[in-house]
Amino acid sequence: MDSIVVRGGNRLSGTVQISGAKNAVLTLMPCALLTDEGLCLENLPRLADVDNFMHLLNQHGASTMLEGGHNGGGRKMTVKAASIASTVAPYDFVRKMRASILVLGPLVARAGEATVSMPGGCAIGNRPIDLHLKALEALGADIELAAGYVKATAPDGGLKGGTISFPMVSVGATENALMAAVLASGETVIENAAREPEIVDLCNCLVAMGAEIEDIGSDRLVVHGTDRLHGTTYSVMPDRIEAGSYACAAAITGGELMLKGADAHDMAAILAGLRDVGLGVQELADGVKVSADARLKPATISTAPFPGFPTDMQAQFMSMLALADGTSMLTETIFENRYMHVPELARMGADIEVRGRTAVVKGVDELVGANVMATDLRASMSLVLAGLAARGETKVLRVYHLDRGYESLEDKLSAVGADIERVSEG
Ligand SMILES: CC(=O)N[C@H]1[C@@H](OP(=O)(O)OP(=O)(O)OC[C@H]2O[C@@H](n3ccc(=O)[nH]c3=O)[C@H](O)[C@@H]2O)O[C@H](CO)[C@@H](O)[C@@H]1O
Ligand SMILES: C=C(OP(=O)(O)O)C(=O)O
Repeated sequence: MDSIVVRGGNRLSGTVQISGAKNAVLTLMPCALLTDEGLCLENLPRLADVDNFMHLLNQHGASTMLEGGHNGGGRKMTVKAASIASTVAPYDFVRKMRASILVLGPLVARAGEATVSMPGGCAIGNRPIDLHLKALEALGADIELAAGYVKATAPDGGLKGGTISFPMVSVGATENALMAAVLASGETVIENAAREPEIVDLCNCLVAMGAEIEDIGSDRLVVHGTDRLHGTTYSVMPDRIEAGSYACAAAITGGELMLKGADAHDMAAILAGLRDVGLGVQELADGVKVSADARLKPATISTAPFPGFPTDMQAQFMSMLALADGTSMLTETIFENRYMHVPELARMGADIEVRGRTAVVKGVDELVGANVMATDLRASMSLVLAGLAARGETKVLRVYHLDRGYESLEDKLSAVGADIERVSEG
């Protein structure tokens, strides 16, 4: 199994090209199931999750064609689901990638039924799907749970528009609701919808496929269902979490990076957090430039649905604040267990105490390299970041988590001066 070895202490400087967003592409790919025409996704990131989703779509009967070179910008995929060969998303796919649940809405809308393995919990928390199911029920679907699978069946004549009122903000449930509602008959109102930029990307792609959605970007979406959607070509938005992660890399090494292609508009809460810790942030037409020239300042940050501070940046900020000049408070409100990186950072010399949902991070003067292991994607990135600043060598094990969400991580970091390599062991 591969690991990433980082020898810390190098100041990073240069340009990092930001890839297409993982959390957008994984909701754009299932849109292909909504039409018998081809959906071409440009700016496709090179990620293990994209490959896994491609295999899942193949399994449902879609053909997929990949084109283009190494860096996201030139890579694209055309998915064509001329017909649906299978409406079952088996356990083996879902266990590798939670986003598989996003085939539920499109399959039941297009084929009248879908049987999807229940995703279950994962390292960051419980992650139930009750809101996804309630949303489909509101459109008339009948839901059955059996043997670890959820089966959704549309009534005769297909799904019917309805009112979906979410008791809490859910990104995934809003995505499934949208993808089901676009092919339902009549009007659907989604209240308390998630407003994440990836939801806006999904809406824009659906509109490009012929869907009618009002008030995109708001927490109340109105969808006018249509009988048929068509193919289109759509470019995946830049990854705001990847960009934020590289900004933390600049901060933690006292460096300066141009995050080319990053969209400052989608990153307001992340950029505010970076400015709070003392990073210089310039919002430019072609990206965001960040520079650190003094010791980082402590901060108080709480995760929240968009436009709040994203849970997917909490672990990376924690590594940065572990070296700040004072005590920071980080509160995780989305997932109950998203602190798996804390004991690993402690092994590198960080002083962090978790009190309920809040981590109290006392800045230390230095971190020291160690062998570390993470159980999820952003936690893994937080350990790479800590390794970039630590004295000596850090070995991050279980690299497959990073490969799910960061395209060419070690290439991008070495190109801006990091001493980092991937090593394969048996
Ligand atoms: C609001 C939010 O920040 N969502 C994050 C969540 O999206 P993801 O779509 O995975 O999760 P949700 O947005 O659905 O979850 C938000 C909250 O709602 C709860 N919930 C969700 C669905 C459901 O049916 N029942 C239920 O109770 C979850 O346990 C969680 O506490 O993780 C992704 C991966 O880290 C992030 O990119 C998203 O930004
Ligand atoms: C946890 C994440 O993703 P996933 O929901 O795919 O596990 C993430 O993007 O940080």
